[in-house]
Order: sequence, then structure tokens, then C-alpha cells
Amino acid sequence: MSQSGSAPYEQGIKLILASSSPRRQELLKGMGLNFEIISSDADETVEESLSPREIVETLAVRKAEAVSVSLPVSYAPDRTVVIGSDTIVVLGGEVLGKPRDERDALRMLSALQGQTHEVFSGVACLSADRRNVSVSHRRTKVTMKAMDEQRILRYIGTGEPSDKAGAYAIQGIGATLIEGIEGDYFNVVGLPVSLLSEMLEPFGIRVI
Ligand SMILES: Cc1cn([C@H]2C[C@H](O)[C@@H](COP(=O)(O)OP(=O)(O)OP(=O)(O)O)O2)c(=O)[nH]c1=O
Repeated sequence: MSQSGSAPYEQGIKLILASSSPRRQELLKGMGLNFEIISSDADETVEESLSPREIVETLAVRKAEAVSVSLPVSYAPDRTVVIGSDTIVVLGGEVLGKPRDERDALRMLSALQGQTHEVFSGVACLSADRRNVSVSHRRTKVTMKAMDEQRILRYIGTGEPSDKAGAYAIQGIGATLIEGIEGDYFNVVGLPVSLLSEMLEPFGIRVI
């Protein structure tokens, strides 16, 4: 996937996305950057006392660190930057991650319908030697239309909710369930690209 002559390789830096999320891969591609994908197998359990911001930032760092420690020696640790990210949905203090099964998706969507919730995405950028670490997050408010159970079940039947925080995808059929948003749309999809571009600059990676 890496190519010479394209950012950030022209700057002599390798970029790695520590994510198996197709959404994050597409969004990073959309920034015009060349990168490699190495999925992280980091444990995603966190202490219940953490705030939403702390959860997404902790997990973003954990995912990036898990990949950085497993890199082969051919990656120059001071010239390799790893990106990790994590997204959660928060409704009235309750954190909603990815649904365990369809029943869990029904529970989540029944709670979210007709309400405004928040989506938090954390982003971590770190040099593979872990000398430079940058971590931040964005928060977006999303209002979902009121829906009856039949409509929710039909949406679950599309299969779209299964691997998405809060059991919906704003970028898919789920868009038709959304009344409005306040804040960064890309943050809801899983990667706040505008924030990420600012975070990459101190690592010598300029998007434009
Ligand atoms: C709210 C919402 C979430 N999502 C997705 C983004 C994330 O992929 C997922 C949240 O789960 P995450 O645990 O953040 O990410 P992941 O397991 O998919 O990928 P990885 O840990 O390897 O990076 O929910 C959407 O695609 N659309 C949405 O509207």
C-alpha cells in the first residue's frame, strides 16, 4: 500500500493505521495520505469510572501502542507514526459501544430513538518509539428521529448495526434515522479527520 513520492513517504515517514474499521481506512484514504493498515488486538475493556473522553482517549492510545510494540525491526521507530482511534455513543451518561447481538442492538436503538446523544471519538498519534504521543478527542451531538419497534427491527434486519457503536451507521441506511447533528460528521463515522490533520503536523506529516 505504501508508495514513494506521496505524503507522508516523501517526507521519509511511514504512517500506520492501527484499525480494522473499513470506515477509518476510507476516511484516512480520503485525506490523500498513504498508509499501511495493521489491526490492533488491544483489549477494549476499561474501568467503569472513566469519563467518555477518558474512555476514547485511553482506547485510542492502547490500540496504537499495541501495534507499535509489535512492529518488525524494518520500521524505523523514530520515522514511523501509528494512528489509533476509538468511538463510543453516550446517552444520558450510559456508554454504548458495539452491540453484542441483535437483542442488544434493539435495546440501544430503542433508547436512542427520539433522543439526542453524543458521539465521542478519540484519536492517538504516536511515534513507534513512543517518544512522541499526541491524544485528543471530538464530541458530536446527534438527534435520532422517533421510531416504533417495527422500524427498528427492520433496520437491524439490514445487518448494518452489528459492528457500529450505538448500533447505527450515520454514513449508511442509518442516515435516514437521523434528524440532525451538531459538530463534526466524520467524528460520528469514526475518525475526526480535521482534528487528525492538525495532530499529524508536529509529526512532520502535512496533508495540504
Ligand atoms: C456511531 C457510528 C459508529 N460507527 C463505527 C465506527 C467504528 O468502526 C465503530 C466503533 O467501534 P470501535 O471499537 O471504535 O472501532 P472498530 O472495532 O470498528 O475498529 P478498530 O478498533 O479496529 O479501530 O462504530 C460508524 O461506522 N458509524 C456511526 O454512525
